[in-house]
Amino acid sequence: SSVFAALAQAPEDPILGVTVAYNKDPSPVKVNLGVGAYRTEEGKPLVLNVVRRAEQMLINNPSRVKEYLPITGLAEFNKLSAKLIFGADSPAIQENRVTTVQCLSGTGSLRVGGEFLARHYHERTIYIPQPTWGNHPKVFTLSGLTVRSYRYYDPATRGLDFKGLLEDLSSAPLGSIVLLHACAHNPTGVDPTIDQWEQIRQLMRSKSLLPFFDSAYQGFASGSLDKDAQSVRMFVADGGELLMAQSYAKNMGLYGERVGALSIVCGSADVAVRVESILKLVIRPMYSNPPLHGPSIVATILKDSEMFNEWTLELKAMADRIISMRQQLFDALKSRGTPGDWSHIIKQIGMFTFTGLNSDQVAFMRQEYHIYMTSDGRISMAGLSTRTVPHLADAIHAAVT
Ligand SMILES: Cc1ncc(COP(=O)(O)O)c(CNOCC(=O)O)c1O
Repeated sequence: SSVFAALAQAPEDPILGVTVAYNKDPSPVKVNLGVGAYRTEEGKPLVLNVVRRAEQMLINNPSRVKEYLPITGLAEFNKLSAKLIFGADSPAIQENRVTTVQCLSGTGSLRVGGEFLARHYHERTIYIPQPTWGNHPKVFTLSGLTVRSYRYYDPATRGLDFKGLLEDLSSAPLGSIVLLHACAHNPTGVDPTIDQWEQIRQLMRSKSLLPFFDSAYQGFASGSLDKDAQSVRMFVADGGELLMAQSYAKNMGLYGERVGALSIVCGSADVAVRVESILKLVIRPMYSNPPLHGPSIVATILKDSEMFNEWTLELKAMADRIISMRQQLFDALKSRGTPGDWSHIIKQIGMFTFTGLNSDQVAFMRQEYHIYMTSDGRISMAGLSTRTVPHLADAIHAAVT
């Protein structure tokens, strides 16, 4: 007998469960468009050359030890991460108003930020986009926050429901926390325009809504690190406060190294110092201190201008390959005369396309064509290649006719 005998089997994670099902499928034509992880034209995971070079340098460094990092992580990594997202010339950094702590990738950064806010911020409600990354509501609920949604996606236009977004944020209680995807919204691939971001910023500042940015795709969406940080930098430029979760999983391909950072831009330097001391109280009993290897790779690359430049070239190559997959899929559907307007495939940005296919069509494509994607109709464009685009186009064509 077991004291855990009463436990019922938990359901698979909606995103990671797709890969579990894909791995079980013996079909030679199966295609995994589920998890948001980059794959090469040959369908293989990619370790960036610059990452391999950085690791070689670390291994060859005889003075390198494996001591504990401080609770806040690798200081050099934290400084470089803040510079990457806020910009080297950021006034907030120059005025020492930014505190940054290394966390366990984007998820860990969101969780530490959520726990910090649940204990030390006066408003317990966080508004997240509808739809959003499937893990967001669970991370913030378990942090102790009350999760509510704001309208984001318009199924009719497969674009932004900007009117609904403004209405929902306008009716949020003063001081509410608002989760914002910095770029490449997951799962829709729909981002506000710069003008729309400016309207969102003005509205939020006028109601003292607290921005919590989530940046998991900086540089991956447009191919430009600075362009993909524009929304964040507009908010920092107005001198207001915000939280910022960064992940290096996608843009540096460090998925399993769990490398990320939480930054809090504060109103003054002495507040930033006190906020950091409180963040340490959140982290210490959670995982005590973060891993050493991943941030060492990132710091090695970001601090060396030649390696930084090589990284930007490899990053752009990944972004460009995804953009070419969008164009190829769009062209393939057009050449088949597939009914419907598929222009959202080339308008959306980042790793994912929100196809608009419903769960029945998704199930049909899995059964008949061995295409694996999340039941909300999201496909990871990174999982596609020139070889598999025709097979996907055939499956979509069959599913909608
Ligand atoms: C918006 C967003 N925030 C945060 C994260 C956190 O990622 P990580 O904790 O790996 O850095 C992710 C990673 N998504 O995972 C891939 C998928 O949706 O299939 C994300 O998309």
